[in-house]
Formats: sequence, C-alpha cells, structure tokens
Amino acid sequence: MTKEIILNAFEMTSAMHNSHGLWKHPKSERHRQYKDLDYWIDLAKLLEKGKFDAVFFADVLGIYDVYQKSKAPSIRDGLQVPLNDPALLVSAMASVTKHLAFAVTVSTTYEAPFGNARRFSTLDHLTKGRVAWNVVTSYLPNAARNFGLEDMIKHDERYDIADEYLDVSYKLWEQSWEDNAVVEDVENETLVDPEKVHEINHKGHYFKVEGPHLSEPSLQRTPVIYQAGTSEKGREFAAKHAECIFVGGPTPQRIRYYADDIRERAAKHGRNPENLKIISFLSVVVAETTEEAEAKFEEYNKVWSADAAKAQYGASGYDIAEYEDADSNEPFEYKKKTEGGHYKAATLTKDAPKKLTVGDVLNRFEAIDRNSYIVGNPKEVADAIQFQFEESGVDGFNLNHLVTPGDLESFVDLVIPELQARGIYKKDYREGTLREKLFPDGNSRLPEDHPGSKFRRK
Ligand SMILES: Cc1cc2nc3c(=O)[nH]c(=O)nc-3n(C[C@H](O)[C@H](O)[C@H](O)COP(=O)(O)O)c2cc1C
Repeated sequence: MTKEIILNAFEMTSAMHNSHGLWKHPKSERHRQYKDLDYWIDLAKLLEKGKFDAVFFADVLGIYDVYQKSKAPSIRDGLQVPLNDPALLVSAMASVTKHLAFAVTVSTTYEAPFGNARRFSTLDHLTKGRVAWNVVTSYLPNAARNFGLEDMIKHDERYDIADEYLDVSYKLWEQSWEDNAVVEDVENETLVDPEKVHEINHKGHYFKVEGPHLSEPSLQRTPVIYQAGTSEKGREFAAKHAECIFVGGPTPQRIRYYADDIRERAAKHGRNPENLKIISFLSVVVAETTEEAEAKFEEYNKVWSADAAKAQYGASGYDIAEYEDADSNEPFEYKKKTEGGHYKAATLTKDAPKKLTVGDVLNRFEAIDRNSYIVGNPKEVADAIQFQFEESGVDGFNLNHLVTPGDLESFVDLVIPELQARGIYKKDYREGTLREKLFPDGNSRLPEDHPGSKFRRK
C-alpha cells in the first residue's frame, strides 16, 4: 500500500502563532476570534472535512522577552500572547467531530504530573481516545519566573526531569487501575473493587506521588506521545518515549539526517523504529493560479513583522538585538552558551545549508522565508509536498498557517483533493482511537516495545 501523509494543523489558542505581523492583513480573523468557541468549532469541522489527523496545539507559559531584553516587541505584535489554555477547547471541538484528534502541549518543567495525568485521562475519555500529549520542557526564561524560579532549570536537567515525569505518568496511566476495576456489583454493594485500584508510591529524584490515579482507565490509557527536540538530550528523550516526533530542518536531507538518527536511537532502546512517526513542517500559500498565489504571498510579506520574528528567535536564549550593530560581513557565531532550546539556535548555524554572516542572519528576519514556503497552484503545491514527503523520509507534516481561517480553507479545498488523487493522502478516516489510526497494526494501548508498557501489571 502507498504510504499516506499524516497531517496535523499547527495551531495555538492565541491571537498569533508563527505568522508574525499577519494580524494586520485584512483577511486575518484569528486575532479577533481566537477567544470565541465558534471559531474553534468551525475550525474542527473544517479540519475533519479535510481529513486532518489532528489539530496540534502549541503552548507556552510566558512571554518571549529575550529580544531587546523586553516584553514589548512580543506584546506589541501579539507573538503568542494573548494566549488561552488549549486543553479547555478540546471537548467542544470533539463534540462536533468523530475522527479528528487533539494534540495538546504541556510542559514537564512547570506542571505537576499527578494533575496532568488526570487532565489527559479526562480528555481521552471525553474524546473516545483521540488525544495526544506534546511533551515539552519549555524554553522561556519568563515562564521560569512565572513558576517561582529565578532562572530556568538547565537545558539538560529539564530533560532528566521530563524522563522521570514520564515514568510517574506511565505508573498512573498504566499501572494504577486494573482494567476490570469497575465492577458495578450491586449485590456486594461495590461499584469499584478496592483490590484492583493501586497506589503507585513513586519516590524518585524529582517527584513523590502516592496515587492511586483518580481517573479510571481510558481507551488509550497513555495518550499518544508527541515530542520535538533537536538537541542530543532532546533526541534521546524522543527516541525513548515519543510516538510522533517533530523534526525541522532547512532541507529534506537535513530532516532525513535527524529522522534516521532518532530511529537508530529508538532501536537502541529496543523499540521498533516503525513505531515512530516522523513529522516535519509544511508552509503553503495556494491559490487557483500561480500568479494569484504569488500575489497573495507578496501581500502577506508586506505586513510581516521582523521584530516579532526576532522576538520569537529568543526561544534559543540568544538576543538578536546584540548583533544589530556588528559588522554585517562578520561570520555569524554564538558568543556564549544559553539554556534556551537548541532547535532554534541550530537553524542559523549547524542546520544552515551554508555558513551565514551577521548580515545574512539579520536579513532573514526582514521577510517571510521564501525558501521554506511552497507557493503555487494546487498542482504545483502537491508536486512540492510529494517531493518533500518522498525525499525526506518523513511520515507527515505539521501545516503552518499565515492567515487563518482563509489559508486552511484554501488548503482543504484546493490541495487535499490533489493529494488524494495521487493516492498519498487518505480519502477516508480509519476507525478507532488516534493510536489505532496512526499504527494500524497495533491497538489502542501502548505497544509492547514502548517503555511505558513495562509499568503494566502482569
Ligand atoms: C513542531 C514543533 C512544535 C513545538 N511546540 C512547542 C510548544 O508548543 N511549546 C514549547 O514550549 N516548545 C515547543 N517546541 C519546542 C520543543 O519542544 C523544544 O523545546 C525545542 O525544540 C528545543 O528542544 P531542544 O533543545 O532539544 O532542541 C516545538 C518544536 C517544534 C519543532
């Protein structure tokens, strides 16, 4: 059977996400409507019409304030602020869809595992097994200060915490309740058999949790685990725990390098590399004709905000403002180590196809990066997507938006039918939970080779 593209809509419950300055575009609605339930309900219906696998909700717990050592550039342009809690939207969106899944981002650095496990069990029950958890370790210094720390916990230690966090979560989801604990035995006046509900008594380096878990087992028990991390530690974590992994890179070759590396690492953890789905970015501007698509892209470029793009780059821990007075011919190099995310930092150095100068880097922020966009008519866009899919060896994409809902509507109306006609995109959903849809050879629960399954009661 031909491999079919997995497709997620890359979203955030905020005024703006990655489309810097685009709120000024006359067709932008999201910065007004992101706080209305109807906007998200309509989006859920649209995505299910387009047979999207999931809506992927990014999330952060602070404001980007590394650039210019100020929060003002982010706030001024609505860079991921104002921002609401994504988990609270899922029930409403699930109620108008049958198959669309929901990947919700939660940080292992700031939220306690006990409450988080209950949140995901609840969502898994209410959606009938359509949830995933995007596990992040967080990179914003302001988030650390919002949660009572003076400085961020060091990059690598954040992953150590995440590793133990996942063990606690698996104990709550996989071990605490036996499948047949709810007996509803009227004769013996027992709704739940206390012998079948267990404390977990986790006593680790970072967490102490007695249990039992408060929710009874849901269809998937453990939600599908999503993760994105490019650093050594990030890739190691992903290879051990994640089922869907986001890999970015400027060329299909670089993406393939990361994908192969993660699959190799997964094999060393005793996992079947086929049980990992690798997802990369997709950014598209499509219209009926090439000329219309190019004109649309140019219109978008006119309202682009370089300041917001630079502010978002602060996720790396580096302040681009420090380079603004430097000689533009100097090679671009980082002068210190930061505790930010390595993924962003690598885009301008080791992941860049050639060595960049300070001038190249500063220029990059001035406009939408044309190289990372597919712009064209439906056939041209489908050709480029098919090329990326085949060249990079990924299993699917996270579709970025610039102006929503308009860009997503165009994608669903113009591109999806073209991909379906080529046999590289599903015409119908499979039945079952998200895990069953993604891994048709498995079932709703974690596969045997996943580290979470070793916590199951024998
Ligand atoms: C597609 C994608 C989505 C991400 N979503 C989030 C997010 O919602 N919240 C967050 O804090 N980090 C997010 N990240 C960042 C990663 O979780 C991670 O922190 C970052 O890649 C740095 O990790 P590293 O230092 O291991 O490279 C995302 C990254 C990618 C590629």
